[in-house]
Amino acid sequence: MEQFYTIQGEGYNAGRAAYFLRLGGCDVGCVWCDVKESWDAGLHPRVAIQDMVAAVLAHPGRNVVITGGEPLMYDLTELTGALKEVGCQTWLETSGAYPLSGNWDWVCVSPKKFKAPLPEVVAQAHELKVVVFHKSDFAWAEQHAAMAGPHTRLYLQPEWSKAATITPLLIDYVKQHPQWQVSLQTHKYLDIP
Ligand SMILES: C[S@@+](CC[C@H](N)C(=O)[O-])C[C@H]1O[C@@H](n2cnc3c(N)ncnc32)[C@H](O)[C@@H]1O
Ligand SMILES: Nc1nc2[nH]cc(C(=O)O)c2c(=O)[nH]1
Ligand code: SF4
Ligand SMILES: [Mg+2]
Repeated sequence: MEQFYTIQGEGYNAGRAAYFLRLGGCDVGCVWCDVKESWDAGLHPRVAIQDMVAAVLAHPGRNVVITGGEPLMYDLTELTGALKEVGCQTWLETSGAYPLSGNWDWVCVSPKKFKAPLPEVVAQAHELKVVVFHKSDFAWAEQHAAMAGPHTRLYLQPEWSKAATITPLLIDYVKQHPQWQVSLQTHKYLDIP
């Protein structure tokens, strides 16, 4: 759908330069999704893997975030293989609703009530990043943390349109449950892609 070189804004790798490949297509249907224009894959041109790799290599960074849309709607074996071959670090942003494919250095799973993640994908997450839209989402976060591995990093991220009211709740929650960390969408505060 689009590609851009920016700073990873969220989660464990926040602050690091990364080239983003945003793949079109998602049927999860989050009411608050901040990239609804990605949902219909048919609206976006197809791009050859070799052209994506060439675009990455035209930039100094070698961290590549594959996001969407829901990237796991595709078999990502070939794309991640091509990126690894040229020395890239491959980082995934997924809801976990589809089977995991590809070769990853970092897997971020953000579980959604609209289409729950597959337990085996949650189990393979390096990072669980739960968007908090309502206070009931803390229970949803704990339910998925229990399915994750013992070393999975746990993040709570305020839903952007509700950030003013949700962030204070999230701060209190993390102080009471310090296994969790706060993740902010720092790129939105920085006004970068
Ligand atoms: C746009 S999604 C694309 C990748 C994948 N479909 C997913 O949901 O993980 C990228 C990240 O943005 C988060 N996100 C989307 N809309 C958001 C919003 N309004 N506020 C905060 N985070 C949001 C998602 O939860 C996910 O962690
Ligand atoms: N800077 C920046 N960081 C991000 N981290 C995850 C994003 C995404 O939409 O997947 C995202 C994004 O859209 N921009
Ligand atoms: S799964 Fe990701 S891309 Fe799909 S609707 Fe939800 S936030 Fe948007
Ligand atoms: Mg985004």
